[in-house]
Amino acid sequence: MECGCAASYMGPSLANTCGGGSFVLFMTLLDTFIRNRCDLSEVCSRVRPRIRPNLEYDFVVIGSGSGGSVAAGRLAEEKGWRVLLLEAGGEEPAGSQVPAMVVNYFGHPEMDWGYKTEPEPVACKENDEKRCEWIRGKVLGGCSVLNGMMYIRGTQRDFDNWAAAGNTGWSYNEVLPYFMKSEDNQEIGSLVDGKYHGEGGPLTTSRFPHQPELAEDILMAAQQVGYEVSEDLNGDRFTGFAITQTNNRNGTRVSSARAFVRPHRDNPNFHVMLNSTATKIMVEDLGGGRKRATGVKFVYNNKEYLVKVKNEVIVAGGAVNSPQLLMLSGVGPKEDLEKVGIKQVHNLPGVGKNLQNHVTFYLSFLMKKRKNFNDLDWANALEYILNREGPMSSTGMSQVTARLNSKFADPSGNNPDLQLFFGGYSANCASSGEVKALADPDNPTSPKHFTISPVVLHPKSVGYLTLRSSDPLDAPLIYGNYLTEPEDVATLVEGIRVSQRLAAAPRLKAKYGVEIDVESYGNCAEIHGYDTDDFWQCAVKYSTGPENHQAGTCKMGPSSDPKAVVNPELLVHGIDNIRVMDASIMPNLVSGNTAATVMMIAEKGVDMIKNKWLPNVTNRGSYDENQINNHKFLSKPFQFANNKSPYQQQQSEIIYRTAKFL
Ligand SMILES: Cc1cc2nc3c(=O)[nH]c(=O)nc-3n(C[C@H](O)[C@H](O)[C@H](O)COP(=O)(O)OP(=O)(O)OC[C@H]3O[C@@H](n4cnc5c(N)ncnc54)[C@H](O)[C@@H]3O)c2cc1C
Repeated sequence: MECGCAASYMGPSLANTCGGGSFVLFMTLLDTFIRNRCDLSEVCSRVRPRIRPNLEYDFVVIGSGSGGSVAAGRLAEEKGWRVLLLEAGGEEPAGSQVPAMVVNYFGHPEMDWGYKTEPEPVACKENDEKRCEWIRGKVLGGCSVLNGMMYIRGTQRDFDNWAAAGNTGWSYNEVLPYFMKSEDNQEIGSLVDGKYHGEGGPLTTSRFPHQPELAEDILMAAQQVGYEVSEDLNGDRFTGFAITQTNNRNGTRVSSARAFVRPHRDNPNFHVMLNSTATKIMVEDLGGGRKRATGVKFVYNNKEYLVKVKNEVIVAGGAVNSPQLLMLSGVGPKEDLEKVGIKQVHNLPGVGKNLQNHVTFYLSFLMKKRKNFNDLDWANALEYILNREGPMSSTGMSQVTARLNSKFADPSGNNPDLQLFFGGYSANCASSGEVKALADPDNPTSPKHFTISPVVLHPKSVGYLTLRSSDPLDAPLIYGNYLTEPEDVATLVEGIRVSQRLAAAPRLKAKYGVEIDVESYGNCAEIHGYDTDDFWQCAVKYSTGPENHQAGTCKMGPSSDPKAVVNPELLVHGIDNIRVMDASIMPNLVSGNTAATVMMIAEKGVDMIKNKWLPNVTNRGSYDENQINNHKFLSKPFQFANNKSPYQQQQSEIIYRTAKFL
């Protein structure tokens, strides 16, 4: 590597991410090229992780996903603050910087928590034991390293509803400045209006450099069947079809870690510990009804550490791990803690409840007039490596979306209840790299296909999660409860009808010969007859698509709300200095993908921290490096359940997925 710095381990290679076998040689070569492009892998500007923490920090941030990266980076801006960021996973690989490789690391044991729900009462019937599968990033950057990069905010109505529920300060007009604060939007004045977008922030937003021809044709087809096309679903109107803005800079992924954490790598007061899993927040009873966090325990390299916290702990482990960590720390519903033998420190019945997630269904369409050529070959690999252009610089059809009002939506038109996602034209795997190689050589006449997935934006079905055991490294028990409310099933079926109407538009019929790929979904066709509403109701329960937008498990709300976990300042009710800043605080899921909203939450959260603490830090001295060698805390071996580390436990379950990534 000739980047002018020593190369450190940058996470797993692309070599085996296409299922091994004949793919390995081409994918290994491609990975080598990508790693050696210094501007792409950013090898010299990666964080320098610590191998030991200091004794005490002013702030400890737990988790470096969309929320935690923003929180840590913004706190690190204050040079006098000693900040520790703990992340359970490792560095993000060079390969995941390439937009087209978005699906390659799904299920990878080094990068994905690989959660599964408990057997579902109604949904995911085709899966083993009816468990829905969840992709969740376990890597510096969290889900922003695995996600589809779409930059979509919630609607005005979403945030005004949050405020109306007693969350003072969270109306649309009050949160808009925090969305804009993050942004370095590349399209102001051309495609979007500066009234709604920011410039000069850490997070680049722009369209991908490349769109497949079909993307433009979908927009044309949408107009043919009566929908509007929008340049900006985050502007003054929230509905319509669009090619979305994404978090990409010149055709490379901008994860939240890349945008917010890496720029502070040279700040001596900012420490990052990778492969470090927080296991408990120590909470002290101050008497008089007041409690405060005094430290954080975590496991690194099979040893347990405890660091003291002077000011605040910021929990940002995501919608699964944040409630889990609170419960492990004795903060949660009494009966749930008792069941696994954890002593309650503070009663909060809402922890782990209110689990919300969008739900979808994947419809596959054949393009009878298009041959099924592979989308990745040497020619477009070269185009990408040299110029950051071509199919590898985008996620293919996934950059197209629509936010729509179904016939069940609020008649005001201001609260869209459906989103459409698309899939296909993904340049993510090849075995030979040969140009015009067939994607499926065993079926040379099979046509190319794409997917449309309608998404229910305001699901009524709500789940919950709770501890499986008192072992902090055990996955929690997750009850998704997808589609348990009939209204969700009806909206999803309506979404299927919208998708069918779109696919039948003259533009798609004439140019591509689009036809639905007929499937029977278990015995649904046999029982109900193909394409009846009953058939689709059966199909969505059989082949359910749990989205990747889990939220709500540490719900924000006023103290009058018995289910609220944090107050509108994001402080855990009843504890002076633990804030939560991730998807778990959403009282209600927003109408769209969730990453932009999570980053906004953390921007606003850190602003509240700065308002509270900044006057006290002006004379603080800098970090004492000598303390590092005097660490006398619990650096004792940690006993993993079954004597296996989480990495070893997951290795037997590598699942590579292909379509489910928005
Ligand atoms: C496959 C996929 C595609 C998606 N596509 C899009 C999209 O295109 N656009 C969009 O807006 N949204 C998308 N999303 C959703 C979006 O990425 C998430 O909602 C968002 O990133 C969640 O941010 P978070 O901070 O809440 O949690 P996460 O990003 O999950 O971050 C949590 C972090 O905390 C770490 N952690 C957890 N527990 C501990 C612990 N005990 N100690 C230390 N560290 C811990 C985790 O390893 C992780 O890095 C997608 C998500 C997925 C999974």
